[in-house]
Amino acid sequence: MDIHIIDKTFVPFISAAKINERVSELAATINRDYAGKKPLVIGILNGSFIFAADLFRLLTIEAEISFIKLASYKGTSSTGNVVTAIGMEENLKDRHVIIVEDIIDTGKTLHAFMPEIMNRQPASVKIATFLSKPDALKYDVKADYCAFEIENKFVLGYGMDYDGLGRNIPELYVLKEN
Ligand SMILES: O=P(O)(O)OC[C@H]1O[C@H](OP(=O)(O)OP(=O)(O)O)[C@H](O)[C@@H]1O
Ligand code: HPA
Repeated sequence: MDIHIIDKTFVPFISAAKINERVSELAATINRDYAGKKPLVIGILNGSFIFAADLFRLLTIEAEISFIKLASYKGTSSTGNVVTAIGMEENLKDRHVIIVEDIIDTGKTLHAFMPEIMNRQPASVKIATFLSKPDALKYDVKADYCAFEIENKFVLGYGMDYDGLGRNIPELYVLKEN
């Protein structure tokens, strides 16, 4: 069934069952890759909170989780590309860090944020993202774990919003083309 939010219509794209299947596969891989390493999972708010929770719940290894919110640099002046992490209290030194995102679109967010992580001298850093849009990528950012690579279309649900709405939809929807 289509979903209408404000002025836009969204159509079903990826089912909850398919999402669950892929998130389970990623979790199984991470369980293998990080056994004995006690990784620190860092979710980037807001969009990642659903994916991070689902993925983390499926980790059977010893692991910690924390969330950070990046002070928005989008929509500020073109020079204003300073990223301030709110909530980065953890000591990352010598930790195995897994950054969790809902989506890598242009790559701008992670490109700006990764230096802040590297400055804290973690033992390793990998990126897990629910979605990536290879055709939209403008920055040199590559996910190590990605549930779905999708076309360059606006999506909604599973944590992702349109104007603040739709994050609670359990499946993924895509903007309907006219
Ligand atoms: O690769 P990019 O082009 O940077 O786009 C991806 C980012 O955009 C969204 O965040 P947004 O800033 O919309 O905040 P939100 O997570 O609170 O929705 C999403 O959660 C990613 O963090
Ligand atoms: O396609 C998208 N949908 C919702 N939020 C987003 N943030 C970056 N890309 C998207």
